[in-house]
Amino acid sequence: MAMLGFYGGTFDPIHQGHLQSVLYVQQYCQLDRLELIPCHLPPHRTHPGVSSEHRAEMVRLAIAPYPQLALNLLELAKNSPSYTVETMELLRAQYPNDTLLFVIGMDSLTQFHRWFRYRDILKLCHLLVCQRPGYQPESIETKALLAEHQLAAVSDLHSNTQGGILILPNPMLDVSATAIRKSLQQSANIQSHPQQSHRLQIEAVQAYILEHQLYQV
Ligand SMILES: Nc1ncnc2c1ncn2[C@@H]1O[C@H](COP(=O)(O)OP(=O)(O)OP(=O)(O)O)[C@@H](O)[C@H]1O
Ligand SMILES: O=C(O)c1ccc[n+]([C@@H]2O[C@H](COP(=O)([O-])O)[C@@H](O)[C@H]2O)c1
Repeated sequence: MAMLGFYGGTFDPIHQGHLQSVLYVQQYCQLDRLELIPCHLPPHRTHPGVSSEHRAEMVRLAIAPYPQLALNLLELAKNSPSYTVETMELLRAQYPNDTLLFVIGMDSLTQFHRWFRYRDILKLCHLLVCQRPGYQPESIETKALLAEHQLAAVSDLHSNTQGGILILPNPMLDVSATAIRKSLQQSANIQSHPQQSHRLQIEAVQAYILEHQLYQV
């Protein structure tokens, strides 16, 4: 029985917070494979200014050096909102007997009770949660969710193929795509040298952004 991880995101653009999270998760949980799934039409936020194809290509470039990571384009093939429950239903049909894990950051966990059919997601996969500076599982809703589903250790992931929530002791990186977009816009405005943009960008992604003049306005 394989342990298969999936990391969904808008990735507008992908940054070191994402990359270091997936590298950590893959190793810490000994996943057989970890696939990044760029969302096409985010269900919960305004549509990104940069196309899904560009965002997916940046993910491809960021993970190229790491054979343990792969790009999954399944959400790009659908012209409806990228609801995680529908993505996991497709993946569960593809992998009926394996342990499936959906990786999110702590900010996503604090909103999880608002996701479309969130209870069904936990019938399809485990949630792996990476800690993120500034976010704690404090609300009544998140605490209730954890009381029902939280696992104590990685070894608990093996007792069931879905239904658990594991919070990981990952090293935290204080970076967001919002901060990177702002920093790129500022560099463009003052026409400063590209090296001055955010230090937690990924080099190959930074080059792609410059080549295609993304996030300039
Ligand atoms: N620095 C980080 N540490 C841990 N998890 C993160 C970090 N940044 C993003 N994530 C997680 O990665 C997933 C995809 O996030 P997303 O693509 O929205 O990045 P973001 O930096 O939060 O973007 P934005 O600033 O545009 O909202 C989410 O589950 C989010 O919680
Ligand atoms: O299905 C939902 O209702 C839902 C609501 C919010 C976020 N998600 C998913 O969570 C992942 C991270 O989202 P984001 O906005 O932080 O990039 C991404 O795969 C989204 O599709 C899913």
